[in-house]
Amino acid sequence: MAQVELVKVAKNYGKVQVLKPLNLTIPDGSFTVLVGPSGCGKSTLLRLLAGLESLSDGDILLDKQQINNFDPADRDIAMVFQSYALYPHLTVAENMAFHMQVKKVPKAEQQAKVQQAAKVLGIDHLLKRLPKDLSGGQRQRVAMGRALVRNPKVFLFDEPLSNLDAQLRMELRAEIKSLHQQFRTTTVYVTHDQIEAMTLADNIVVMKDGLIVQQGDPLSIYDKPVNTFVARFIGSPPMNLLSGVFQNIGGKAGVSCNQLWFGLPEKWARQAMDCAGKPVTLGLRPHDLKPVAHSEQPAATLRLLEVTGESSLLHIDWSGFPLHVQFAGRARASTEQPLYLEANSEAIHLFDAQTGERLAEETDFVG
Ligand SMILES: Nc1ncnc2c1ncn2[C@@H]1O[C@H](COP(=O)(O)OP(=O)(O)OP(=O)(O)O)[C@@H](O)[C@H]1O
Repeated sequence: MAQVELVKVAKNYGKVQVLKPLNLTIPDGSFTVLVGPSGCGKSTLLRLLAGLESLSDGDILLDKQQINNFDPADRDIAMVFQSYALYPHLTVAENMAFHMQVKKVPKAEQQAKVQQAAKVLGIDHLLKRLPKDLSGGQRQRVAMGRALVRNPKVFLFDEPLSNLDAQLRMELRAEIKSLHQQFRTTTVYVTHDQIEAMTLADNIVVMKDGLIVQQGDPLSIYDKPVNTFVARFIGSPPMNLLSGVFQNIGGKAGVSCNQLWFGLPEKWARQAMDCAGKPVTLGLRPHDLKPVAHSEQPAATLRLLEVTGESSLLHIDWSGFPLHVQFAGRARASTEQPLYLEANSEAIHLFDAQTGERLAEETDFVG
């Protein structure tokens, strides 16, 4: 078992508070991904776990044991860095065995572990090479191998794939996922990449300004972001946000945003009826808008079209709102023709116009 708990953990650099006191439980065997804008404190949190930085306040517990003052080497936590951090003068095998060497593990055991990990990672033919004679992807495999041979209680990954090209990133991402499925070692992973976060994590922690904004499984965060910040941050392209006003038309509850009017489904109806005239922020993911032959809503103007072959991304102006529309297949829209759109009203998100907090749906109160 390897559960990690951060209790009121804070970190300051001089007067700058990089992590505000925060609590976080990283469940045993989970694949936890930390995401958030640049500078929000993800790497700092990881480095505190690794013991590469000291805490300003609070406690870190590994399996209920306080490890605040343990040296990095004694924490049973292995870290993989974006920059690989391999020793240039040591061969692949020596790099992988380095920690075992320090710990005076018998030579035969070292070799067996290196062989085994190298096989798992498909680098067993590279063991005698120096890092300079490896590609970026191979170097990162060596760095992962070096962590793997330690058989640690926790793996930490700090943006391990961001120096690699798209193809390699996809390959190694799948390998990291399958390693986790095989060994179930508790993993904490920092990334900027949306797809990496959504596909690797069973637990996502969204951070902002040194605080945790939301934590949960990827799809529940995607489906129910707690505020407009998370709504825009999780999902790519980001959620469209339109400022509007609750307005009931013909006895039906809805939100009007400039010349547009969006009828609301049952789950919002009562609240919308009660709030008529109040401002609200309406959210729609790009794939919840689709082009249609005709609509009662005013037409949108296409600004830019990006077609990848599998999908189309439309940059549009709809009643003064710059929005994204995305769908599978190839768009035939042109910038000259009016573009009619339909919103999937079941997929509408509503947020408080002032605070940006998600409004509770009626179903949130059930049970
Ligand atoms: N040694 C340091 N001294 C002073 N400030 C630091 C130090 N290390 C980090 N910081 C600051 O702490 C903040 C958080 O940095 P951190 O690297 O944890 O962010 P991050 O979320 O990982 O960002 P990125 O995604 O850009 O890597 C940043 O504002 C950074 O400038």
